[in-house]
Amino acid sequence: MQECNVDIAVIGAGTAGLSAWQVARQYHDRVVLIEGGEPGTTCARVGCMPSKLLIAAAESAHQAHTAAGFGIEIGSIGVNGRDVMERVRRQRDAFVENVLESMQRIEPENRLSGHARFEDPHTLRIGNDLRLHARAIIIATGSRPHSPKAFAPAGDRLIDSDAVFEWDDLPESVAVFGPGIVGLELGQALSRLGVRLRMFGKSGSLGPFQDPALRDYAERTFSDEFYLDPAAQVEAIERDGNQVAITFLERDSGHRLTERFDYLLAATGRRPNLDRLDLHNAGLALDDKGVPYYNRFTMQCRHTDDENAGSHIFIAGDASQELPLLHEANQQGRIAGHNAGRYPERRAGHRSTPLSIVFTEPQMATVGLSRDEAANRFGCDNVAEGQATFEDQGRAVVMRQNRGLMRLYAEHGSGQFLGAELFGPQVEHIAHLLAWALEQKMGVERMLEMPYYHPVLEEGLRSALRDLSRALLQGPAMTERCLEYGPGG
Ligand SMILES: Cc1cc2nc3c(=O)[nH]c(=O)nc-3n(C[C@H](O)[C@H](O)[C@H](O)COP(=O)(O)OP(=O)(O)OC[C@H]3O[C@@H](n4cnc5c(N)ncnc54)[C@H](O)[C@@H]3O)c2cc1C
Ligand SMILES: NC(=O)c1ccc[n+]([C@@H]2O[C@H](COP(=O)([O-])OP(=O)(O)OC[C@H]3O[C@@H](n4cnc5c(N)ncnc54)[C@H](O)[C@@H]3O)[C@@H](O)[C@H]2O)c1
Repeated sequence: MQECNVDIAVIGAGTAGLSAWQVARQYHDRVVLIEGGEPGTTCARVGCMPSKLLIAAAESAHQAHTAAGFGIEIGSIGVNGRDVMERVRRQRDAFVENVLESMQRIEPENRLSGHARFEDPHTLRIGNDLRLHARAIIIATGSRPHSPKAFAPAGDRLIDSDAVFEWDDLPESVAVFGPGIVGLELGQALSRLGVRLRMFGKSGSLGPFQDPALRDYAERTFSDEFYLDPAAQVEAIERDGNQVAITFLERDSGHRLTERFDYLLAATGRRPNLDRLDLHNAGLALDDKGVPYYNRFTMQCRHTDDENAGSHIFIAGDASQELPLLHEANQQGRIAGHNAGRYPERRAGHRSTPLSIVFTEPQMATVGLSRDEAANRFGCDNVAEGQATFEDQGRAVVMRQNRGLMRLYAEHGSGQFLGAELFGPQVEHIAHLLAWALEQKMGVERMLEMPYYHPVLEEGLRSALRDLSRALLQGPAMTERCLEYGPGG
């Protein structure tokens, strides 16, 4: 067994691990990055990037199919599944290659391949041949798809999101289980590319929305496009030849149907890769799901023996299960990298405003506090709500994308903006404006003083802010939008 002493060990070469490594390396020479699976990051290989490539192809098909609404005749439209998947994989490989090239710049002695697990709080076993002693350790092991045991009868027709991006061709049909973020993004894209699709949920939840008004609006909108039952009654999942047969009660009719699909796509959530780390040897306090307790501003884990004592072990990215998003993995990785580098000294890092965007069409986004979080923090009576739809919003009408709703929350008295849930065309941009406003701790009145061009989708935001200002008793309701702001403003 080879033994080796290093300053810092980073477990996992994903987005969190790479950013942690880069920062920690500024403090010490021996900072090793350990990757036990396929290098290239979840984001580039099987996450953000390939999913957006598939969605981009679907948007293109959708635009062609709906061009007649503008008086544009396109004739017959074909989707060549092989070409679609070939582009997804080719561009995906290019993104992965970029990551691998960056990793080549890490000194070879600071790069290790092999699965890491704890032997004691300072010792990691890498594969079978190497024992590594580290002064500080960063856990950045990411997450993996999780599916319930009930799906097992589907056999090799049961797939997860990772497998979708390996397809050579588009299948004829897919049953998507889980109308969460992955399920909605991939499900809508597949449907727009001509795949026969049904989407089944369990608890009634839909994507990231917590505000019932947004959830219901989104449910109605997606249901116009593909079969969606967020609280489905599925009675049986069976293998039938090369297909999977699903017996369920049809949403509106209540009829019992058995339908066959090429695949069952499980999009039922992800679990942190913590279960094969032998964390019981790491001396950490763990919650009931086996995730270490940690301080979200230092990313420092807690010792078992003293609840208040910080350990030399830090955590970052999906492994922490806090907000499994790319920019969070990056930010958490940087904070963990700095504090592992400085250990035992620590500093609180900046955690930015929560921001999540789902690349469906219409897009879904959440910013800052949800309605319930705001009510819990400030009390129900102290939270004002404002809203606006995109149905008659000028620019959205122009683009034939006039579906959606925005709901904004603010604190009575101070007029402080607190958070929002958005469903509408390209709300990724409005979501950023709102997140930046929250970072600046802006009040609703100040947000209304910002410039609004015409005709843009952001004018819809102004309408929602005006409604919020009215609810805060800070300003009058908007009654004559055209007179005040111009047509469609
Ligand atoms: C389909 C899909 C679409 C997504 N789209 C978006 C999006 O549009 N925007 C967004 O912000 N986020 C998106 N995400 C989420 C985003 O991809 C993740 O939050 C992010 O990639 C997590 O990075 P990470 O560094 O924590 O984990 P990873 O990139 O998964 O890195 C963890 C690494 O640790 C390695 N590892 C695990 N255990 C060990 C061990 N014991 N020893 C050694 N190595 C180990 C793994 O092999 C892996 O390489 C998407 C996710 C999915 C699945
Ligand atoms: N655009 C983005 O930023 C983006 C895109 C994809 C993924 N992600 C990240 O990945 C994470 C994981 O996404 P996800 O969609 O896998 O998880 P999720 O938690 O968002 O959704 C899981 C869904 O599956 C449902 N479900 C659970 N068990 C079920 C069952 N037995 N049958 C039917 N439905 C069931 C849940 O009710 C929920 O709606 C997200 O939280 C997000 O942070 C982000």
